[in-house]
Amino acid sequence: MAIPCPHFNFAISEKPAMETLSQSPVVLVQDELKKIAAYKAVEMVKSGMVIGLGTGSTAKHAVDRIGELLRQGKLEDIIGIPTSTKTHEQALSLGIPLSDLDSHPVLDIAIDGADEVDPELNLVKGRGGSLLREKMVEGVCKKFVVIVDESKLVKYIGASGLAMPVEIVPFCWKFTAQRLQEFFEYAGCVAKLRTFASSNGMENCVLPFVTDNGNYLVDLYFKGDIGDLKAASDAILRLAGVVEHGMFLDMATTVVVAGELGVTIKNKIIREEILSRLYQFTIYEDDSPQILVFSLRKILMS
Ligand SMILES: O=C(CO)[C@H](O)[C@H](O)COP(=O)(O)O
Repeated sequence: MAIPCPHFNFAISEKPAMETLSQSPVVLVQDELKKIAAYKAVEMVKSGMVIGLGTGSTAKHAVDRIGELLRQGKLEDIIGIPTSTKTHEQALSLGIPLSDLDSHPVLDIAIDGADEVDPELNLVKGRGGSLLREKMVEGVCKKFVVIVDESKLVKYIGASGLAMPVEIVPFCWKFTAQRLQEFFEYAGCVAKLRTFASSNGMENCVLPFVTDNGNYLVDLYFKGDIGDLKAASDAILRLAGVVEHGMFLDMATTVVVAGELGVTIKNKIIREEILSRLYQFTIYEDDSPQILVFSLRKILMS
């Protein structure tokens, strides 16, 4: 009798892509790795697709590449949904036809960078300031491809010690920032309003960073592990004054990682997909563990 799969919620299949970069003694700088990851991801874009266009220095390479392929006639009939005003301007300048979620509520694919990627492909995003639109767009795509250089891989969310951004309304921002910091006290959290230095020629001042949506960002810095991510996410979103946070949990379907040793593609296979693939194999109740492991491996590598 064929039996269903054990209780997997997801699995990560990892395969090195064809290219191996390590043969050459040349040390690739971070931006070159970002470009390699971006170009690899754009290979997954096909004519006729509606594409979420990410924001940031890595996503910029992907948008440039899509524009280039469009110009060369290698891609046709695509529609881009930008995740920020900056990407909107870039895509317009490249002649990429654009639309929005009102007209295209479901996307075929989205390609975007990330600030952190954990082993389960959860992400921190938003150090570039566009997390809300990114989450709206990337939450409705059939395939969400994340492109990073290997420096973005972390053991757990927050482990880089760098910012985990939360978009908040400007009204009483100190109050909201304080509540966020208190909530994560157990992880040694420090909450800081994101600011930038401005000068009008006469004097220099420090102003709050304002998102495309007219909101502020509070960056959370953790000293330790915040633990249950889903619980943390729910708690943040329950605070009145919070608009959205930069943890993208269970959203990435593929992560393309470019490193000194080559490109690795990590795929998140959801439970239903594993089950449907398992049914392609006939597994018997008295199969040995070795046979089960062998079958599972084949599924995850396929
Ligand atoms: O989330 C983002 C912007 O809101 C970016 O994707 C993220 O900050 C990564 O940026 P970069 O590719 O420049 O390293």
